[in-house]
Amino acid sequence: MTPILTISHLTKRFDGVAALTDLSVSVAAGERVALLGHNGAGKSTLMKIILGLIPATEGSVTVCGAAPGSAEARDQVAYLPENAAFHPALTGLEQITHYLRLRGQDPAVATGLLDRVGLGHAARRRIGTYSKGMRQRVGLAQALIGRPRLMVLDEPTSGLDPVSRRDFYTLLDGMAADGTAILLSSHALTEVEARTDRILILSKGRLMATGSMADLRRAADLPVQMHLTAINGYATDIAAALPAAIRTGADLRLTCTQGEKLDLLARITDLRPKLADVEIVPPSLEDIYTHYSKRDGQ
Ligand SMILES: Nc1ncnc2c1ncn2[C@@H]1O[C@H](COP(=O)(O)OP(=O)(O)OP(=O)(O)O)[C@@H](O)[C@H]1O
Repeated sequence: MTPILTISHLTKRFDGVAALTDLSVSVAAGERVALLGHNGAGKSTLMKIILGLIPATEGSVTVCGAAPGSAEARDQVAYLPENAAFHPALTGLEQITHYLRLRGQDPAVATGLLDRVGLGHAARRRIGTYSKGMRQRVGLAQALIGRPRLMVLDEPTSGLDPVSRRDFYTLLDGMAADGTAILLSSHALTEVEARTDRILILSKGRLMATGSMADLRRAADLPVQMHLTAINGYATDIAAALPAAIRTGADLRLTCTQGEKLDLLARITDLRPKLADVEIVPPSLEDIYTHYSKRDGQ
């Protein structure tokens, strides 16, 4: 399958200082990709290059086979900035109608777009009266214009409440299912862990890791934790059978490598009559992110 976005050996320097160095990555149709990185890692710079707002210093980027910023690429790409600003005196309907006209599209589809982002009920209210979550939805309605094949979203859920975040990702899931490629930056690790297919970790402009959560977990090879709860009166027996465990009352905690996990589980299974519960806690995306950032001295 031809990727929607292809980035090959991309380097960007500002006055001799590298913001991105030798970055190569591609995003396929229907893929939801999260871009993670500390402040100044190069996320916005990468987005600006993809959108054609600033040129690359070296390397190449193509959007649906076209150069970023070209008329063909602009037709296929939608962008949602972190804090989308709209005219407070316009209603949601007027704002989206205006954008449709600017894009040469039928203004009559505005109502359908606002319905799709859950703003149908407030379409005729002034944007100045909208909450932050509602304004983000206007931004998303704007980004849906023209059925883009690539959506670039800069921290799209910052400042949204948990329900609005969930609704937002549900909408993105629907778009991805229809074949739109999604590239979003975020500092909210837990939510991207659950709602994206692939994660890119940038550090000081370099790509430190890429893959699904499972790929990154395997590659980072971080320890797994096991939390055991003893049946009343058996904690001492379990602690004796598992000397590496740290005991607090009836609770015991163990840490092992990925390679030791199955053997340790077999030993825990032998203790079944004395155990009330066992929980296996794999490394979170936050652990993985910290691991890759530390490797780069962050
Ligand atoms: N126009 C510019 N001129 C000079 N340096 C710049 C310019 N734009 C970005 N930089 C530098 O490039 C590096 C990457 O910045 P960028 O804004 O892409 O980071 P980011 O990952 O988006 O950070 P944040 O999470 O804070 O938004 C930083 O060191 C920044 O200071």
